[in-house]
Amino acid sequence: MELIKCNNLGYAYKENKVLEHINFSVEKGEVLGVLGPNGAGKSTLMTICATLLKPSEGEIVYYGDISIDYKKLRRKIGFVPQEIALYEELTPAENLYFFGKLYGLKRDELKLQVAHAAELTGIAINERKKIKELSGGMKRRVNIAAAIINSPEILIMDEPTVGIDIQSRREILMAVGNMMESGKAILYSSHYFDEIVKVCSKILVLKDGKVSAYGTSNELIPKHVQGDVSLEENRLLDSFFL
Ligand SMILES: Nc1ncnc2c1ncn2[C@@H]1O[C@H](COP(=O)(O)OP(=O)(O)OP(=O)(O)O)[C@@H](O)[C@H]1O
Repeated sequence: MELIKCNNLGYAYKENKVLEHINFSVEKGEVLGVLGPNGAGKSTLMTICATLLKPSEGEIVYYGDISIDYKKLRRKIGFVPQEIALYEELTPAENLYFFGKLYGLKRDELKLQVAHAAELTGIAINERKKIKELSGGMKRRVNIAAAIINSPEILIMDEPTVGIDIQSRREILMAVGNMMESGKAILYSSHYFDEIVKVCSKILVLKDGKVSAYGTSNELIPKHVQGDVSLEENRLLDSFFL
């Protein structure tokens, strides 16, 4: 089932058109990688998909239902923004409990969900440091854990690995793989080609706000580089796509 279907979507900041004629769909258990250089329109598209901006043209249909109740829909969507959206003075666990409570989780379920989100993202739940004392990579992992605290069916991740250490990057990519297997529909934006190759089942390449390629990973990525993209190949493929 298509959890998100984007039909001929366009967006303009005042007179400045930054997205045009965008079409794609994401089903349960699929990860759509949105690939593009800086300024291509990835964040704008992710924010629209998370229902935080309204398209200027076209539409997004969720769950095949054009008259879906947005209040209910928003509870099914987890959004990982590019900026860290956490309380700096609290520990990771305190942040997760806080966001879980916001979603109305209580007692055993809250405890279970916090433990699950922490495990999936590789966070030590007994970490005593405050968010402001953690590395950039750990902050990003907690940012993701907070977005999945309510077990959303649709997860939208806007460049979740920008500027972080290799270990955190690996943990995040593993978490995305596990969440895909558990049946979530995931939108994952990045400007790293190798990440998209590793975790995405479908790819949408954006260039200057337009789709320059869209298809399954098998269709778009040469067989010999699937699952093993060295830095050199990465550079070559970047130039090929972008
Ligand atoms: N709030 C805003 N107001 C006006 N223009 C904006 C705003 N946000 C983004 N833009 C413009 O929209 C275009 C697309 O930006 P967007 O942030 O969506 O791209 P991106 O692919 O996510 O880039 P990056 O990888 O740098 O985050 C850019 O030209 C940007 O300058």
